[in-house]
Amino acid sequence: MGGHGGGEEEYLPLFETKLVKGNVAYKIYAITVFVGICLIWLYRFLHIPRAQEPARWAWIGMFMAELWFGFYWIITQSVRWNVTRRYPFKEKLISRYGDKLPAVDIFVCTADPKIEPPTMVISTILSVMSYNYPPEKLSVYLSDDGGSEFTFYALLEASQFSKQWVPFCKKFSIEPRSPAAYFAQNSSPQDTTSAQEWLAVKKLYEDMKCRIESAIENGSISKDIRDQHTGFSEWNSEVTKQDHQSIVQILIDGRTLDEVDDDGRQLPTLVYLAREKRPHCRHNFKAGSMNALIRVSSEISNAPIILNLDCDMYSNHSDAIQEAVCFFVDEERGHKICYVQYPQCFHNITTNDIYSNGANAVHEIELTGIDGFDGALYGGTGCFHRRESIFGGKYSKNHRGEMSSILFNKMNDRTVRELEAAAKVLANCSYEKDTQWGKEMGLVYGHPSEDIVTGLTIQCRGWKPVYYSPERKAFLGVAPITLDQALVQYKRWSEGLFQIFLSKYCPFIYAHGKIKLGAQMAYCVYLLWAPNAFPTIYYVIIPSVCMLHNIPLFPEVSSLWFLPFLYVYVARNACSIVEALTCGDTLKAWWNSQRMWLIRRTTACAFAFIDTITRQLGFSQTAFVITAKVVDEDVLERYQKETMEFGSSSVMVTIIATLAVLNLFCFVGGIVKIVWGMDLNFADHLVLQIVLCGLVVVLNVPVYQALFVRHDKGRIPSSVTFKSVVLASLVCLMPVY
Ligand SMILES: O=c1ccn([C@@H]2O[C@H](COP(=O)(O)OP(=O)(O)O[C@H]3O[C@H](CO)[C@@H](O)[C@H](O)[C@H]3O)[C@@H](O)[C@H]2O)c(=O)[nH]1
Ligand SMILES: [Mn+2]
Repeated sequence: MGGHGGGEEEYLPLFETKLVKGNVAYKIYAITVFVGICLIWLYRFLHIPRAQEPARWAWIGMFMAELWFGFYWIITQSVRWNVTRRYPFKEKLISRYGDKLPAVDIFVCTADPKIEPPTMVISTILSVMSYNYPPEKLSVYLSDDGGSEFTFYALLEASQFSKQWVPFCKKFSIEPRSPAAYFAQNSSPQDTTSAQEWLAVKKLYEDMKCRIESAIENGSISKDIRDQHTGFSEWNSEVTKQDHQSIVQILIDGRTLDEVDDDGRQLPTLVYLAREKRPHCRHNFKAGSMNALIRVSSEISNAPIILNLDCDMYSNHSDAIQEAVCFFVDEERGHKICYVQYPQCFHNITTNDIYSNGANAVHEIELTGIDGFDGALYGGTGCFHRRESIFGGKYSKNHRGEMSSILFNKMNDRTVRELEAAAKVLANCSYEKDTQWGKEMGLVYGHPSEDIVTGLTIQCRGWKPVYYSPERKAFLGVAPITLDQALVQYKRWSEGLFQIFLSKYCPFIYAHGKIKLGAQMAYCVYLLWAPNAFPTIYYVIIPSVCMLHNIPLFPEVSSLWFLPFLYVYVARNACSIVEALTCGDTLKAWWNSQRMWLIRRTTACAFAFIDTITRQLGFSQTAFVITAKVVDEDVLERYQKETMEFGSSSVMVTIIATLAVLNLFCFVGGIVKIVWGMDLNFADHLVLQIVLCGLVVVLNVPVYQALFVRHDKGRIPSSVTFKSVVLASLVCLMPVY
């Protein structure tokens, strides 16, 4: 405060942005690697075998693969060049804004009661209902694309239970506020009076869970329960997941004081939404559901800020809203900000993260690096949006200060029934016809990675996003726990991302002149996951097979050209180990991530590439395979022991097995040949190939175990073992040109 005598208040920012230390050292390192890459290219170029010489095409292939890897490496420098961090000051927010804080609408999306159990969904809902934020400013919306009355019933139960849960959370300041996560992590407190209360709430929670689960098990909802709420009348024998009218039910009306918690305080508004679904009408998956939520909420609460979450992502920090709001209401820079994205973290990651889901280095380095170029990605969940920018608005300087105190309850005096009726219309299939929804407004349609493309369009309308990774994780979700699921998810991502690259939204064209070049490049680090497949497949097949045939593809150890290969390889991996360790991974987790990197690129990325091309040619349509969030006990146990779960005879598993067996054959065969012939001179020429092939073999140890040693259900089926041995043998016999 104080000002300059004129009564003007001194400006104290509500958040800060800082460049991470070590930036110069990194840049020097990157330049040396770049020189190494150029030397490798030069070596390849100067040594291309002449027309009649052996292995000319194999050599040219190596050159192309290395050109791609080098080019991709250059692109990835964008996400390391400018790593910045954000620091919000929530104490200042409270003292400055008091009861003028903006209202927040929270969207939770679910799509299938079988693989996203309603009990999990309502734990997420309860966690966001109990934020440390004035409840009269919060409205929680559940979008149920499964259109399931079990989900509706679960939400109804949650609305009742919230009356005890919310005051309990606030009284004891507990974390996390998802009842499932909280009771799984904590035992009852020592002192007797609180212990009693604790046990009572736990019992209420468990009874509720039991009622929901038994209704699901019975496959129907009893008449007693149906009589509790008129909303059940929406479900009749004709309602199916793919075919039903819009359903909007306001379960808690936060405007009135009729619905209060056990301490007599107001509760957040709670709304159930199942948008209309018709077989002939495209529903556009999650993007469609988000757009329906944006419209329905604008009719009911119309908060200026929206938090969007997947149904498995519970709130792990009850102050997260306050921190996010700091960015939006900062007097100097807040009006430019469109969204605040939090990292997508998971609560079920094991110590050494076998499927490399944790992606700590991606969260702490790459995504903060993109933010350094004002290009933070929208990741689909754990993201706070400015309603205006996600709605389709362009940034303009004149918007300053509009955010502060929009309070819907003062403006909206319609009854609950009137609101529901008005909202239903907005959730109908026909509503979007001939509108800009899915194009210029809301989330963009037609891409399985609707989040990334939407983020890009928002930035191109002039807004600035923020990436914020707080010390205490703000949201925690469920990571896939079988290899199959992990790869299906990765395939959807790579496919969706590559599709963006090939569409009119390609950052180098669409975003040219609108966002920084560094940000355009950073987008491409992800958009180009899929094309990594082929150079990688080439690199794990050809050098190994050539080694078996005694054909050198790399310089010999005694040559000076050997050095750039050695340097680039060692420097790259050393850097990636340092990154992983500083971001909190174990060394073994880093090693596991290398295996997953190989598996993802040779399977998920390859399929993503092929499917994107066939889609582009019009042979197939966009799909969205939902990641399962439940598994059997058996599978869970193996996951906790960090044993890889193959367990299927899918094409992906066959490819993984074949590549592993092929390299084993080549490695053993190659070594035997060298030892047999005692030709050390030749060994000198093949050192790098032996090392490369040997590394692939060591990386694949868990695959060999699953092929030849294990007996559990997660092993690789013997039909696949057979196929992979035959295929690998055929490849070994293949002549090289
Ligand atoms: O038709 C659909 C399909 C999915 N969902 C919801 O979308 C969310 C994400 O689906 P999930 O199968 O869990 O995908 P993930 O791979 O975990 O999702 C990541 O990647 C998606 C894009 O591929 C983003 O939409 C997500 O926000 C992001 O978390 C879930 O809450 C689903 O209920 C719908 O609402 N409607
Ligand atoms: Mn998910």
